[in-house]
Amino acid sequence: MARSIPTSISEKGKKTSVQDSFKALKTIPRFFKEIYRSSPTLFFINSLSRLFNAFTPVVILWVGKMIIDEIIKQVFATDKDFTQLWKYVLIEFAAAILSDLLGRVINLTDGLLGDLYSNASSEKIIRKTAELTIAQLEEPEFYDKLERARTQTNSRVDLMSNALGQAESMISMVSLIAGLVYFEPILILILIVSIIPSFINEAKFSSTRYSLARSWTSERRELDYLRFIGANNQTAKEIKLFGLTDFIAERFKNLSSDYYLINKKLSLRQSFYGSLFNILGVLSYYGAYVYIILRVLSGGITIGELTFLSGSFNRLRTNLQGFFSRFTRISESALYLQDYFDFIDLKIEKTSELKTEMPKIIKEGFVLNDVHFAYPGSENEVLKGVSFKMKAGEKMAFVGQNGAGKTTLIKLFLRFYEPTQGEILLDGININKFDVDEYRNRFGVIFQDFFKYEFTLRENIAVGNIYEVENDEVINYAASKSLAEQVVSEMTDGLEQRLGRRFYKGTELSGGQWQKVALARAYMKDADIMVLDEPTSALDAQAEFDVFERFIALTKGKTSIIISHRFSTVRMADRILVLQHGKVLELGTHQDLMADPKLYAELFALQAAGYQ
Ligand SMILES: Nc1ncnc2c1ncn2[C@@H]1O[C@H](COP(=O)(O)OP(=O)(O)OP(=O)(O)O)[C@@H](O)[C@H]1O
Repeated sequence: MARSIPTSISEKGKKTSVQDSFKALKTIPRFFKEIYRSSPTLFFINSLSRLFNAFTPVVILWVGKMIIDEIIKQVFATDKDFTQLWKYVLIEFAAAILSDLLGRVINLTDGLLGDLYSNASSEKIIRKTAELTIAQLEEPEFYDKLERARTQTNSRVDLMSNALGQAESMISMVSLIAGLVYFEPILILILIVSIIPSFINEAKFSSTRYSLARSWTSERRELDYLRFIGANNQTAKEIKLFGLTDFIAERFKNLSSDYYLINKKLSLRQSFYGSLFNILGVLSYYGAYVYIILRVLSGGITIGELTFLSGSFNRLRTNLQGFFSRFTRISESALYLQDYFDFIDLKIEKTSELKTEMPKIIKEGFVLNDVHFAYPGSENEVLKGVSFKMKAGEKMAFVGQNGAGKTTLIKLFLRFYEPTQGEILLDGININKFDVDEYRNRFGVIFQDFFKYEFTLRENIAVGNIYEVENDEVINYAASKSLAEQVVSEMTDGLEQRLGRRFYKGTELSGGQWQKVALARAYMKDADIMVLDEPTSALDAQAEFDVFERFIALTKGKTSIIISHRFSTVRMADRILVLQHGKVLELGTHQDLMADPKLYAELFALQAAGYQ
């Protein structure tokens, strides 16, 4: 199906105005504060160097004027003395060397500060993302915000050197202006008149460019995604096998060329108007130049002053142009900065202000009262009035066909989402009353879509309780319970083996090996409640049997939930909950359910028949 793609900014939401760009500038002080915090020493060295460097142009021009006037004086003098002349040459030489040195210090400290700041802001984004709820992260609007905050790191580094450069340029211009005002104040007027239209033009285009980039955030996200699936080793197998390259490349080409065309149109217009206004600037320079020449010819100023004035005027013009274009770049980047701060300042949903203490030992267990749930942004109720009790120490299995709502129920237990209606109680207290970290800390969990971290084997197990990453005893214990110890023994580097093929010396594991490693995470702490969501789907029959034998022995007296489509596993549970279309269809022991010819008995018989 053809995809409708927005071809203009106005077609896609709000357009950013020049005023918005100016408003965004108020984020700059906070930005400077953050840069300063990255390294006060570097910031201080950078600022001081820029301050000194700001005066070097006027000093060099002034000394140049003195040299020319001195040469002319000496040419016509009868009694020649060049001491003063050589002194001026020496001063100009020293100023040129100093300017070069300061320039290098500025570049160096800009780079270092930029790196530090960008690292610190990336870390902040990682930490902030962790604070957001799963529901927030799944909303496309949040995802776009995160994308803008994440991808504009370079723009923030540019903004830093531009903003610092702007301060330097301002000081430099004040010193040059002082010289012009002293000799010919009218030149300032010519200068300002010639530069203002160019500035307005730049400001207008920069806000339009930002609007464009912003309104295309989701498409750029899709482009990134296509780039990722089209060129990485995880998808390579399917892409080759199904011959998807053309499909993905075409999709990328269509989307990217739309963005390119609309960007190109804007760049051409910007370039056309920019050149037009620039001609105005050149005209003004030559107008001023002619004026200065006339002043010299009429004897109003010396030749040295001519070089000083024309030099100052030219420099000021370039400085002013730089100042204005930097200003528009700054206000454009400030809009992105605003996105970054907006993301960092996102309000975290607080479920309950007053936290109830978690019971030290779970006495009664969980009670679900008429729990309904629809995913945020979806009308479709995934759970439709689920009620049941799970006693402390009970082992329950959740069974049901694909999409019945088993994993969703687990997500509610773990408080990734809140029920849209109804409640989940633990020992009589609504689970949303507990501190969420303290509450989740009592669970040992493995999800069916567990993540394969391309870290070491040790770290992959320790993510279940990262504080114990160096504790060999705990890690080996967890590995032995999940059969991951077999995987460890097969690796040349043992626990220190890097997993995945992304990094040097990494090894890829088989699906079952990965599952054993992920399962070990659930054993990394002495959790009160174990949740295993299809923990053995990739294991061979013997491994599955061993894993469950160990699990049953280990979780004696512990509350646990297992989701599995394998009935040989499920039947080991104390009670089985059968979900169908988000409702409890059956609940009871294996024997109870087998005695009642409903879904469970039917599915069990179907699977058993398959083994005969
Ligand atoms: N993050 C989500 N946002 C919106 N809908 C979702 C989300 N996750 C799951 N769903 C929907 O919720 C329904 C129940 O999904 P759930 O993962 O709970 O099923 P399940 O019983 O665990 O299935 P399976 O046996 O296939 O793992 C499905 O219709 C699915 O499309």
